[in-house]
Amino acid sequence: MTAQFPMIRPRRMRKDAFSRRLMAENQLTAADLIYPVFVLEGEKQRESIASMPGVERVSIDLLTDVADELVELGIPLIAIFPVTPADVKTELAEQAYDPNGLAQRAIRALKQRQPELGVMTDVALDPFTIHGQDGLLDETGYVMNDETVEVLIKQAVSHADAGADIVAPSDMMDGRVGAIRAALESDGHIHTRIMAYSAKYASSFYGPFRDAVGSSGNLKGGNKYSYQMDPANGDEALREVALDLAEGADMVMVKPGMPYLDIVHRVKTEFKVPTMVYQVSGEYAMLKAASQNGWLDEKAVVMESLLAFKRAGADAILTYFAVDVARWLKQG
Ligand SMILES: NCc1[nH]cc(CCC(=O)O)c1CC(=O)O
Ligand SMILES: [Mg+2]
Repeated sequence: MTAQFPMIRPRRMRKDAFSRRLMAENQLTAADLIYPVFVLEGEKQRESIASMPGVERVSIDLLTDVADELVELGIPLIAIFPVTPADVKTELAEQAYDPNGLAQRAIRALKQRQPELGVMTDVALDPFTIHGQDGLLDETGYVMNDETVEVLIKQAVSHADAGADIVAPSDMMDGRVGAIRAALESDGHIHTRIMAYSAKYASSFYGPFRDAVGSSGNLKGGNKYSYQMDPANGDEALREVALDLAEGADMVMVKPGMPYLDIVHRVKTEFKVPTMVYQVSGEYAMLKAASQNGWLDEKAVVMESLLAFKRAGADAILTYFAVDVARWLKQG
């Protein structure tokens, strides 16, 4: 005999705040947050981004103030994205591995200011190529895999040399995780973690990010379909994750976030490894625009979206809302 209504009333547990809190299966904390920041050349530079209201690009001196705030709020990790001036972009992306490049200087400044704040870097060539693609092009405009990986290795090692705690290849070249891991090991960087953007989709939700780093106007070919994944696919994501783990990734990532919760869940269920998710620029823009119009309650929808990532299985979330969220969590 199975119990039924009226003995069974699921609403009993939902009636009061204490019992709702008691049975909550998931919880969001500041330790779940990773804050992406766009970094500018110069001093005391602060620029807003039209398609990401509330997000600013900042120069390194102001970036270190951000680091203080993150530590104060209990956010474990900052992810930096250099905004490369157009005049240093090249076909071969040499700036990507310049020991005195913007990213490398930012890493050193951050580690000096706040040694306990984790610093993560993006490993991909799009901020440094004239054409805005993540790798080197052949004469037909195809992004060459193996030649690109050679440059990514140099970029990742230069980040580790500068003190990066985590390098995050976001380029989707084949074999890059293994190649970067081998280079880090042979250079003595045995503690440098790799967060692989393993299931990175060719998404139109990256539009505002490309505005932020100034790579949208110059994106030759207009898309990244020959290396980022087709949104139609799920099994392919599991294969990419399996490969990156076999090649030495410490953590994997699914990107974008909200439209890909099924992928987050499948990855976590299948592999049981640290699984990160990126609430990307277009997701930020949607939530922000609707909130600014008074159509959505910003705090409520942002908190709900992040809790949903936790429920799907994410261990941490890259989000442009990280600082706001940590403040809200602190207020209780
Ligand atoms: N390879 C660069 C990179 N790293 C993170 C993002 C997107 C992040 C966002 O939209 O917030 C991108 C853009 C892209 O692949 O075109
Ligand atoms: Mg891959």
